[in-house]
Amino acid sequence: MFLRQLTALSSRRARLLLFSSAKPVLATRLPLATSIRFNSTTVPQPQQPPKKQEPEITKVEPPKKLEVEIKETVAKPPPPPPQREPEVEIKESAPAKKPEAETKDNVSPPKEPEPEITKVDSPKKIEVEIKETVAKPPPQKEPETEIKESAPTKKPEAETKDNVSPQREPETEVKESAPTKKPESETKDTVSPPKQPKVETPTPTQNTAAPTKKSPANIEDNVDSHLLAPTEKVSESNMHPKLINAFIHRIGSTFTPVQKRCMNEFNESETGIIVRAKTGTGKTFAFGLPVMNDHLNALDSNRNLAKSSVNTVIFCPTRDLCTQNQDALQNLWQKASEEDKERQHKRMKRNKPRYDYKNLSRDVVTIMGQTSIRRSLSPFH
Ligand SMILES: Nc1ncnc2c1ncn2[C@@H]1O[C@H](COP(=O)(O)OP(=O)(O)OP(=O)(O)O)[C@@H](O)[C@H]1O
Repeated sequence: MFLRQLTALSSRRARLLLFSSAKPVLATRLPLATSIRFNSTTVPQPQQPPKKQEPEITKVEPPKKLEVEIKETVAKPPPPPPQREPEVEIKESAPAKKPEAETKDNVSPPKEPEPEITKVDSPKKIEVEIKETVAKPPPQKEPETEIKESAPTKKPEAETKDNVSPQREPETEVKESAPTKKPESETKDTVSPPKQPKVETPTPTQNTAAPTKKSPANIEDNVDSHLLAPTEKVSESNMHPKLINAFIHRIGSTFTPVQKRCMNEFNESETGIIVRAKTGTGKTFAFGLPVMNDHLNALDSNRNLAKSSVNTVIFCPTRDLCTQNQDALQNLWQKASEEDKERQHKRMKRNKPRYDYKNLSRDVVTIMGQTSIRRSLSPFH
């Protein structure tokens, strides 16, 4: 009996080994060994071992179930495709019904026509607008030219200058009559722009001494006459007395409009000013006078401080303009600081120089872009 059971078990074991894989085999061997021991002790119960063997079979079954489950899980993905198919159908049907943006892959056919329509509409509108804008300017320019041409005929206040010769003839007449009336005549020879309401040109008509390169005659050739009219006497200004005397002696007795206006704006402004004026209108002294005035006042209050610090830095775009400004400012400043130089001479004779005469004579220093800065700033060292 025992041998028969063993053979039966061994045959089942062999079946189990045959049907089971490597890992489940190890798990099945142990229960078989235990069952054999029990059988050896309790021989009269031959039916129990088959019951114990049943769980072994059940153990083998679970892997099958797992396999089935796995198959089911693998088989589940196919159902989604059927779900997608109806989506596709809905998508296909959706465009036919309405363009509600529910689909993504197949929406292209309905969406494509929409942007095309918008794109087509926009360029058409732009083209129309461009055509309209292009068509507008010509009528605007024409009336302007007409106004310019008609302006001299209407009024003798010849504002334009570069226009046709018939227009210049009345202008010349106005210019000749203007001096008899007042400096209201605005145009003279070469002013091209029609509008120049701002006071920006100088009045070197009464220049007593203009040591710089430009002469009053040259200024009058390039500047409107009313802008050249004297606006304020230098002697009546609030500038430093030394500067007033120097300006009257070296430059003139009246300010140009630019100079007068810049003097006021320069003193009142805390952020700075930007001035635009034609050539020869006196811009150099327009900013030079306020600077020198402040420097002279600083010298009166604290000479050592004014001497040891750089008061103003002037940037010029060209070398020629730099030399012109330096010559003009130096010429005026030498005269304005002349009295101080005499005092210095006296102090130097007494061997008590407080500040150098040479330095003061070169307070207006020119620094070119290609020259040594240390050499140019030597007077300040
Ligand atoms: N108030 C004034 N009275 C008489 N002459 C003046 C006066 N101001 C300047 N000038 C003279 O007018 C000439 C031109 O002046 P300035 O060089 O300052 O003009 P500008 O506007 O700076 O010219 P640019 O734009 O060429 O530099 C100079 O010879 C100068 O001496």
